Amino acid sequence: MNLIEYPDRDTLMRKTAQAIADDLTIALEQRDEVVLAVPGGTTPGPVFDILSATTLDWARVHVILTDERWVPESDAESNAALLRKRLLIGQAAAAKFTPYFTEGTDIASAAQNLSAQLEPILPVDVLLLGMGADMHTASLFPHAEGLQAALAEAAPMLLPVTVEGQKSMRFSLTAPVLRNAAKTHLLITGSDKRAALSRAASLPPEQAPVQIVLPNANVHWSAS
Ligand SMILES: O=C(O)[C@H](O)[C@@H](O)[C@H](O)[C@H](O)COP(=O)(O)O
Repeated sequence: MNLIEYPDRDTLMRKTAQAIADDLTIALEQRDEVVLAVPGGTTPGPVFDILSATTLDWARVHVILTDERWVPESDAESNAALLRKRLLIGQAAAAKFTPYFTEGTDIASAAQNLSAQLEPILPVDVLLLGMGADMHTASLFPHAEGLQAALAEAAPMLLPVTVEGQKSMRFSLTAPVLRNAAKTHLLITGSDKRAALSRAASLPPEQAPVQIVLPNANVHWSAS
């Protein structure tokens, strides 16, 4: 794990976006199409804003979500809606994007169909993840229904996860996909998440799913 601490949030977001852009540029020199996997949540928006204004051969970048809340894009919880608003605009509007939620399709069938459709594009070239103070990442939450299947070595690319207390089901990239990303960036802020990161290092993935990616992760952190 490579932990980088920044003096403030603006620097954190700028430097994280730059690291992702640099990794994408290198990947684009090596492959015709590259895969960028990004999370939702409240933290990565400023990174998306910067990336969307960054000059890259975005037409050769396939953007996918690390996870989704199982809601239509009209719902405030939708990660796909977040990307369309903050990332897939400006320069990055040329990127290819595959949303996950499909109206009228049950989540288990969607997981099977999208795994079959998207597995050929793997591995993920550049992975951006967030983390909760409970040490979840993507939608792999400790003790969640579906977590064990998502942690399995033979897990398909995408699986549904049910998180106790959350109104919508979750849809997540699984451990093998996250672990096998070529470049991984974990974006976290605040003292609670910094403490959780330290705890995660000594816990098994069942209790700290973020443990899946820590060995290969560049962790970008600021206190604010
Ligand atoms: O759908 C999501 O919410 C994200 O993909 C999720 O994994 C997020 O990265 C963490 O929950 C941290 O969320 P915050 O950035 O809001 O703290």
